[in-house]
Amino acid sequence: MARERVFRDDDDHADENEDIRQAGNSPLYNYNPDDRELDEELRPQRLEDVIGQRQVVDRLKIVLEATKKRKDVLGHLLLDGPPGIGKTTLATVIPREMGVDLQMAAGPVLDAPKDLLPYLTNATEGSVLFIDEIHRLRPAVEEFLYPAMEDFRVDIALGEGLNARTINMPLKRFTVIGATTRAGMLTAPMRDRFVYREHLDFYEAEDLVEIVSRNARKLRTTITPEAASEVARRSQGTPRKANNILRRTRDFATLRHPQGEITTEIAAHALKILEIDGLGLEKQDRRYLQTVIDIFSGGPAGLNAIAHSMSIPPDTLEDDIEPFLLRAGLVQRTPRGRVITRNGYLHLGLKPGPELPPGFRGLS
Ligand SMILES: Nc1ncnc2c1ncn2[C@@H]1O[C@H](COP(=O)(O)OP(=O)(O)OP(=O)(O)O)[C@@H](O)[C@H]1O
Ligand SMILES: [Mg+2]
Repeated sequence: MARERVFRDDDDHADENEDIRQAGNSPLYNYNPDDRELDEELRPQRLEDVIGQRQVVDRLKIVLEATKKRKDVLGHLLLDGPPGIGKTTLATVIPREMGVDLQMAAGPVLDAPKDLLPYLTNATEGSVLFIDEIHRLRPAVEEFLYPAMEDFRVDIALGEGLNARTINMPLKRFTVIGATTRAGMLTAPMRDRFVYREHLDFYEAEDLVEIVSRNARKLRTTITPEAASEVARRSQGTPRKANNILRRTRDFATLRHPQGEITTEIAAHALKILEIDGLGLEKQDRRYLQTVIDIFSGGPAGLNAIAHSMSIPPDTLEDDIEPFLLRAGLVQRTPRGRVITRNGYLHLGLKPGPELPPGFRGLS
C-alpha cells in the first residue's frame, strides 16, 4: 500500500532531517505541560458549551440525535484541523452527550497491533475510542484497525510456520473518533473508513471574544469587553492561544490592577511582553519569515531546508507555524517551496522582494 508519508518538498537533507523529524513525532513536543493543564481546566464539557464552529456542531447534533433515536452506534468520525482548535474537545464532548464510555489513545504511542488490542477488547457497546494524531499510526497498527472499524472483529495471528493460524475475534460495536492536523497524510483506506468527516477551521473573532469572556469567568477574573476583543484579535483564530494569552494577562492584572481586572492597557502590556504582535504572530512565527527572507532570499524554499535553518522539526513548522502564516497571506506554498509574500515583507517592516514570475502558480 502506498503511504503518503513523505515530505512534499524535495530536499537534499532527507537523512539528516530524520532525527529532527523523529523529535517532532513526540506528541508532547512543543506542547507546554502548563498548556495541557489549562486545556483540561477550560475544556467545554457539553456540546452547548462549545462556542463557534456552528455548522460542524449543528451537523454533529443531528447525527447524535438520530443515532440515539435509532439506539444505534455512532458511525466513525474524523476531525481534522490545526492544533488547539477543538478536536480533542469535541471528541470528549460527544461520548458525554451520548452517555457512553470514552477511551483515549494516540497514533504515535501505538507501536504494534498488540498495543491497540486492549483498547479494542475493552470497548463496550457504543463506546468511543478516540485516536489522536491518527495520521501517525504505524502501517501494521492501521491495518489491524481496518477490520475492527469495518466489521467489529480482529484477526489475531497465533503460532509460526506450519502451525500458524489466525483466529478471528469479535468485538463490541464501537466508534472511532480520529483527530488529525494533517488530513492529507491519512491513507485512502483509513480515510474511507470514516462515515463522518468534519474539518475545524480557525475561529471568527466574535467566537473567540466569547471564549475569552467565558473563560475569564471560569478563571475567576474580569476582563473588559475591549480587552477581550484585543486578546481574541491576537490569538491567531485559535482557542488554545486565546486561553494562554488570557491566563498570562490575568497574571499581569493581578499584579497591576487594584481589582485584578484585565483592562485594554494591561492586555496590551502583557501582549508586548509576550512578544505577540498586532497580527497575533509570536516570535517563532516572525523568525520563520525572517529566516526565509535572510537565508533563502524570500523563497522558494523547501520545508526541510527552512526547518534545518531554524533547528525546528519540519512537522512542527508545518503543523504549528505555517497554517496561520498561510491563512494570513504572509507565506505562500508553491510547487517549488515556500515563498514570503509582499505582505509578509511588509509585516516585518521590510521592502518586498521581487514579484513572482508571471504564471508562477501557488498551491494554497
Ligand atoms: N469550540 C470551543 N469552544 C470553547 N473552547 C474551546 C473550543 N475549542 C477549543 N477550545 C479550548 O481550546 C483548548 C484546546 O482545544 P483542543 O484541545 O480541543 O484542541 P485540539 O484541536 O485537540 O488541538 P491539538 O491538535 O493540539 O490536539 C480546549 O481545552 C478549550 O479550552
Ligand atoms: Mg487534541
